Amino acid sequence: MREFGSQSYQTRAQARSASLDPRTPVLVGGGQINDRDGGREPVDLIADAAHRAAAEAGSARLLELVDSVRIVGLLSWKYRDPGALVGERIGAAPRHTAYTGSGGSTPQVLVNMACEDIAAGRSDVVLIGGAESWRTRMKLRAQGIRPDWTVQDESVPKAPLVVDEVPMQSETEMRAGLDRPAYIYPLFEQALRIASGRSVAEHRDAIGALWSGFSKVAATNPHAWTQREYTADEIVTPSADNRWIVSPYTKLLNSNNMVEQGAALLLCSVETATRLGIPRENWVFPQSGTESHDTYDIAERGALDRSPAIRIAGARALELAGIGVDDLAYVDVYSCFPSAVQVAARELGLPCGDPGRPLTLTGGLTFAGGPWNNYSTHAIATMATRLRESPGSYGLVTANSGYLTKHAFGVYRTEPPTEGFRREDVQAAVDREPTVRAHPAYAGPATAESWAVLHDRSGAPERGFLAARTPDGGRTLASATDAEALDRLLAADAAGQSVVIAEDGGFGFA
Ligand SMILES: CC(=O)SCCNC(=O)CCNC(=O)[C@H](O)C(C)(C)COP(=O)(O)OP(=O)(O)OC[C@H]1O[C@@H](n2cnc3c(N)ncnc32)[C@H](O)[C@@H]1OP(=O)(O)O
Repeated sequence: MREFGSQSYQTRAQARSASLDPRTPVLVGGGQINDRDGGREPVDLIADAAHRAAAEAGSARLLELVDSVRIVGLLSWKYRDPGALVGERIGAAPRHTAYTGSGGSTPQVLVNMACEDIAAGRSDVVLIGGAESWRTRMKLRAQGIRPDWTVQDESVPKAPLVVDEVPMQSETEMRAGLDRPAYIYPLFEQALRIASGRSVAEHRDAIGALWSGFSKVAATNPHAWTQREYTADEIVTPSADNRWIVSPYTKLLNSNNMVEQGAALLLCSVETATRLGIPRENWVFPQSGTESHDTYDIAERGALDRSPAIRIAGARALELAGIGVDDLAYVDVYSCFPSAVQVAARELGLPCGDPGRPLTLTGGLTFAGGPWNNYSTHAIATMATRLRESPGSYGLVTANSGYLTKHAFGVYRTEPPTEGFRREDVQAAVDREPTVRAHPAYAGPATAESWAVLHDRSGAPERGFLAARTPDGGRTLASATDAEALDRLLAADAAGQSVVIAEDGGFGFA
């Protein structure tokens, strides 16, 4: 029986921290902002979140000592060096600033990098932050107004990009018009349904229940954009407020990017945390971090409902932390769409629907909010707060970029890792996993594998997307707008049916 939180546990923990390597990285504070009034630019939201992170750490001086500011790729506004602007706003003089390309896994990658840099003495106090003011930006854009936000002129050098942009436009995907997550994750969902053997109705009920559980968590998360519990029926039933986007997904099964949110994390060395008098109970130690990616072109994936990268990198993160999946008290699985959660949960060996261990700590990107690349900064901040309340427990954060493409994992705990923070890129192992041949220009007979239907704003079906297997065992992607193809995709279970793919990427049923 573990003694998490008990007196003897605390005493032993204190004794152990006396012999800690002073360069051990520790996450001392996280801060989150919901800017419901809107109108504020991203760097201001990040600076506010940084102040909250310092308050959570219990040290006002920490911000002055930030020597590296690393910003998650922003979509609402382009800055040349947002880290420099945040540095000014928090009264720091960072020696180093950095920026990332687009991708939802970047916050966890930035934590992994920061831990290595702190351990090696390259940095001492690192601020990681991100924010989106998307709602304001879109409202103003609709009125033809450009916001009066900070513009750094060309005399400001661009911050170095420390995490590359995830590729999201393969030739195969582009021919079918599959150019965004809202079009592609529904294809993964259909593949999950087919693999599970469920009927359309049974599967709809299952994803409704999963997402209703997420909304229940958001209802109690003070940082969630939508703090309301929805029933499974409300989520899966199309209505005026919950229109079809790409079936099988309604709006409430999509990530919600119409938010104004910022989040920041403060990491430093144990030496600095001790010198600043940051209370020991506020220290959360990243234990391990791993990264890897599945094929960039979804047409090359071995199966559309699987992710070898999640399986291998997730297992390795736990192994490096010296634990198994059953040792996790808390998990936050990246949740842009229900298919992302189901695939990751299966690969990690986490049951969906375990009331004792929900797969989200925040409520996920639909309900807590989906500020483009920055969701996981919120998740990590929430994880740290939760672990402080439950000393000794282990937590896992999973983060995802693109179309279940790039993945990053982090294990956290209030106790220091016995062998120090450990990071690993497991790409070589993932690259040995089976893939299939993508056919970007295939024309001829094929077999329907998975499909999804884009609806227009009135609720009418507009375009059907199809993943199809070619006779050589490869895969191609296609789309069609004619009524016959749309009716077939909506009315019947098209799995395994014969189709004919046209050179221009159209298709029809044979
Ligand atoms: C690795 C990854 O992270 S991949 C995920 C990346 N993120 C995405 O792809 C975002 C996907 N989501 C979207 O693009 C959008 O949410 C859409 C297209 C599904 C819907 O957006 P819109 O067309 O603007 O929605 P619509 O016009 O029907 O409704 C607008 C209202 O719904 C709200 N809303 C928009 N999207 C959502 C959503 N997904 N969930 C809940 N509410 C939403 C808006 O705030 C707005 O509310 P208001 O009237 O109170 O201001």
